[in-house]
Amino acid sequence: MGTKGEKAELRCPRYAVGLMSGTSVDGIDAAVVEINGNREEPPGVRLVAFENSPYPAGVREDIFALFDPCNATVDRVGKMNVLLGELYAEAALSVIGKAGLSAEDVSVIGSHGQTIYHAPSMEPYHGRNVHYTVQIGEGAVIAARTGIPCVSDFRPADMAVGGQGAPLVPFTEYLLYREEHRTLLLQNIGGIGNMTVIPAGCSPGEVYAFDTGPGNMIIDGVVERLYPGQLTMDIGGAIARSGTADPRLLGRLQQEAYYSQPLPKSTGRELFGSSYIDKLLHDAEALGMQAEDIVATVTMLTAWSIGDAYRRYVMAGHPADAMIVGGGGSYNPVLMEWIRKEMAKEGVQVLTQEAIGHNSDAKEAVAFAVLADYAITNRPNNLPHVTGASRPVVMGKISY
Ligand SMILES: Nc1ncnc2c1ncn2[C@@H]1O[C@H](COP(=O)(O)OP(=O)(O)OP(=O)(O)O)[C@@H](O)[C@H]1O
Ligand SMILES: CC(=O)N[C@H]1[C@@H]2OC[C@@H](O2)[C@@H](O)[C@@H]1O[C@H](C)C(=O)O
Repeated sequence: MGTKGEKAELRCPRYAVGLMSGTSVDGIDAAVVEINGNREEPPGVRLVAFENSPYPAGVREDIFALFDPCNATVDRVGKMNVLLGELYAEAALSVIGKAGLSAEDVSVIGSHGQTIYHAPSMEPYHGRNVHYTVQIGEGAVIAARTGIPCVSDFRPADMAVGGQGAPLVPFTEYLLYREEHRTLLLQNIGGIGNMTVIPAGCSPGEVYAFDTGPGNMIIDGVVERLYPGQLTMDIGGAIARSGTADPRLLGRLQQEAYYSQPLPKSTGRELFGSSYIDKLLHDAEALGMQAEDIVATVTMLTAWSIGDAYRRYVMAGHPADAMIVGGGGSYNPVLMEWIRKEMAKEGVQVLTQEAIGHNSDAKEAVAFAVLADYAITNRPNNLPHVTGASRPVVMGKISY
């Protein structure tokens, strides 16, 4: 291990593990990547193994309970922090086995953790301005159980220098997707939707990215309420397909101020979580809407928000050649069809990650493996232009 500022050569190839548990809380994504490349050059990154482990029964519900600050008492957060550390360590060891490697072969684990609160806008507090974000999943536990150094809690370092602490994945998207002659939009549709713009032939400082708004969060939220105990998502978009979007409700939902908020911006469950769903269902009931029409309307809203974001923030400066969609939303064919219609209006072709040979589920886990590879070697890994940070910083806290 080099000391601060030392420009030691990096071992090639080296292996890193990335762990991600996203805002949908649908389990732990774990990836092993092989990394080639030294300090001075963009690394070559190859996915060696990927695994998704669903949370044990009851854990997902207990995580959801922590999204409500009134329920997130210090003891509950503290316990879940350690439990998730244990589960993440198990997921890491399992994917390392799947890759045919042992822990000694792996130089670092990068663990995003579980976001339970994200408050990127500055607020006055005791005479200071503060903004904050909370990801749990104890890195010290992951390091202790696996014997591998673990980098966790990435976002606070970016926020400490004025950034939004999100989105972070564009850093690796730039490294892995940039093309000389095509401007690409990478649209992730997880719980939240986020778009990365990679202009043709760009340098890192020209990449920008932001959260477009809800990804599957509203769709999942209304489906769970309308079909309690039966469904947690609109599998294959079957419900939306059987309904019709209602222009009255759609028009109201499009008024949400987040859509026109200037960049940089990021959002989360604090805005589009359970109180938002309460209000939406109340309005839908007042309009006498059927369940399938509500699901169709929020699916349409999600597709619209992506097209609207492109028109509002991107199209004039960087007309895109293609949009590549990843994340769980790419498995909803109705959502995909409506996004294709939105983007066709602007002449942008829509593809999936799979269509261009990538693994859509693994993308964020791969990103945290690469971000950890930078952190453990003391190299800056944020994109200030994306997050709004005042300067490059090394994000992530290291547990040896
Ligand atoms: N077959 C399917 N049909 C419809 N929707 C699906 C399907 N598979 C996954 N999804 C949607 O994708 C969601 C999970 O997406 P993903 O795993 O990308 O989210 P995440 O990584 O937790 O979120 P984020 O990127 O915001 O942190 C599910 O909650 C569901 O809404
Ligand atoms: C605070 C937080 O967890 N934000 C997530 C969330 O999920 C998608 C979108 O909102 C993105 O901003 C971010 O995650 C990805 C991994 C990112 O930072 O790029």
